[in-house]
Amino acid sequence: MENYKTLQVFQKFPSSGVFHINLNRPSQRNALSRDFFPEFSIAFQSLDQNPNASVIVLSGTGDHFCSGIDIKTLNSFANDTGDRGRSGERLRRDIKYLQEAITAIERCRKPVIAAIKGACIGGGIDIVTACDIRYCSKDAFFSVKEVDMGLTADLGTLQRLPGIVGFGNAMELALTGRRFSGQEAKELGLVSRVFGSKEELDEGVKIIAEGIAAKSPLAVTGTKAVLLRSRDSSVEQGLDYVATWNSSMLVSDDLMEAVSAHLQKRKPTFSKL
Ligand SMILES: CC/C=C\C=C\CC(=O)SCCNC(=O)CCNC(=O)[C@H](O)C(C)(C)COP(=O)(O)OP(=O)(O)OC[C@H]1O[C@@H](n2cnc3c(N)ncnc32)[C@H](O)[C@@H]1OP(=O)(O)O
Repeated sequence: MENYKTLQVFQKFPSSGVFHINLNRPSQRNALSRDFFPEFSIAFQSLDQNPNASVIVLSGTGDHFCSGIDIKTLNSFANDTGDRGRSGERLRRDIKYLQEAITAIERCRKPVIAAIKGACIGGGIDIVTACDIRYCSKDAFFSVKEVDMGLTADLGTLQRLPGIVGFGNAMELALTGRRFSGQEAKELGLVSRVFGSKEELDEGVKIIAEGIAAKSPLAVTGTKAVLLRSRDSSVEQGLDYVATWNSSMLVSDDLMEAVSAHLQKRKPTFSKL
């Protein structure tokens, strides 16, 4: 496993198929430093390629999920080359590089579950909206904070949040920057469930993650890929995509194993992807 400065990547229970990525700067409330972005990309690429990893749980060390971009690094984005056009072009590339790090979550074929406690602010929302499933504990609170920092959010929130909570709700949250609770996040559909405590969140997410990890890796990977593709295309294009996908991957050992297990009234066992 790589040595990271800003992350912890580990398995709590070897052989469960569940890997954990923790944002790991608790003294700074897991603020996203410059080092974070390349490390985050590498962590997801490496688990994508790791056959032992079936599901990834993304969380934060300490009491908070993420306090957003490291405010102390914000002035590093002002890179005056002396020419306004060149400075702008360089900054554009810089922003796209940061965007790619967040999109690494979607590029990873394995499902990613965000387990959110405490603060999930600014860049934290960019991250969780790229995740496949979101759960939080009762103490969690959220804010699309960029507008209060004089920023237009640019790492994915404005693109992904409307599809999750609806256009009007996304507009309201992003224009006001207001803090909202885990309960409201549930009502908006940003999280699927609110757990009563951090301990219950950890236990509940463990059970859900292990449940997904025990399913057919081909079916799980296909479901993520097809849903993401369908989100970004018309129904007709989505149906066409899944027909092509399944024409090459429907008939598999996993299908045969699932059918046999059903007939024999036993749990199926699938090989790794
Ligand atoms: C190109 C641009 C790309 C992306 C842009 C994204 C935009 C954003 O992310 S906007 C959001 C920015 N974040 C914030 O406004 C949140 C600021 N933090 C807080 O509100 C609070 O710290 C808290 C998360 C609610 C937690 O409160 P508490 O538990 O009371 O801790 P504190 O005493 O406030 O902080 C402890 C320690 O952490 C440092 N810190 C907290 N957040 C950040 C941050 N975002 N960046 C840098 N440092 C942060 C804080 O300064 C304290 O440090 P000390 O050295 O101990 O003083």
